[in-house]
Amino acid sequence: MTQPVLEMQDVSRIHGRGDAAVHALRGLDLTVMPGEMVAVMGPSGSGKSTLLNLAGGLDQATAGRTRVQGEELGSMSQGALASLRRRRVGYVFQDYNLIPSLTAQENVAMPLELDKVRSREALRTARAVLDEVGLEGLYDRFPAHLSGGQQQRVAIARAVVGERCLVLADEPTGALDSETGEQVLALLRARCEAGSAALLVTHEARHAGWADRVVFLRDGVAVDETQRSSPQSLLVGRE
Ligand SMILES: Nc1ncnc2c1ncn2[C@@H]1O[C@H](COP(=O)(O)OP(=O)(O)OP(=O)(O)O)[C@@H](O)[C@H]1O
Repeated sequence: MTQPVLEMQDVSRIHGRGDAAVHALRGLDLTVMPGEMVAVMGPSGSGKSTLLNLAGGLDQATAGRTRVQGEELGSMSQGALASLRRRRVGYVFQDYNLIPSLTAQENVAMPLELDKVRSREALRTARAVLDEVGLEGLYDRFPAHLSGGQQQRVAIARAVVGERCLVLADEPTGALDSETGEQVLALLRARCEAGSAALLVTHEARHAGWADRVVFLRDGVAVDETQRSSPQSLLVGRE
């Protein structure tokens, strides 16, 4: 039986205490299989970023279990969690988060080098991934000399380099024009076709149309899931 990439069971996250407590997620269940792309939608403050942070081990749940490739994050040491974030989970953010003083290939090679891969080999691997995302020839450009779409491609290359099984993308197209945004989503989709899984936070139903499923959050609760086979249902009654 194929193992899920991500399994969240009855996961809750409360920020703060007492009167100031905010229930960011309440009893969330979510399973993502290899190859699946799942979109997460919902109003501002509904818990989308909290969900991504918990799935990637950047934040800890107040209750419930989160497993990545069968390993429960709550019982991992800090060192094991850091290793999981370097090797198995990749992040793509709206504002790219590239290091300005590193070239495109150095940015992509960084997670490998942190993981003690030798520099030459890390750079070779980085160039191969940059080729995959259509940036051949731009290896030595600094982020300031790349367009927004190119920077986001570098960020995607960095998020998938190595053996990553799960890509977490928080509004990765937010700063891009619509055509470039679609290209970025096509890249994420291609990574999923190649066997990774992705969780994509988006406000746009059109972008969620790239996903196999859509999870709608409201006040920290998953209120609906829509299959890709009926993309119109995303638009009817939701817009
Ligand atoms: N560190 C924190 N401390 C206190 N409250 C927090 C913290 N992080 C998030 N929250 C609260 O938890 C709730 C969910 O936040 P979250 O950022 O997950 O929502 P979101 O759906 O991603 O919102 P947006 O679309 O605006 O980014 C919100 O009410 C938010 O104010």
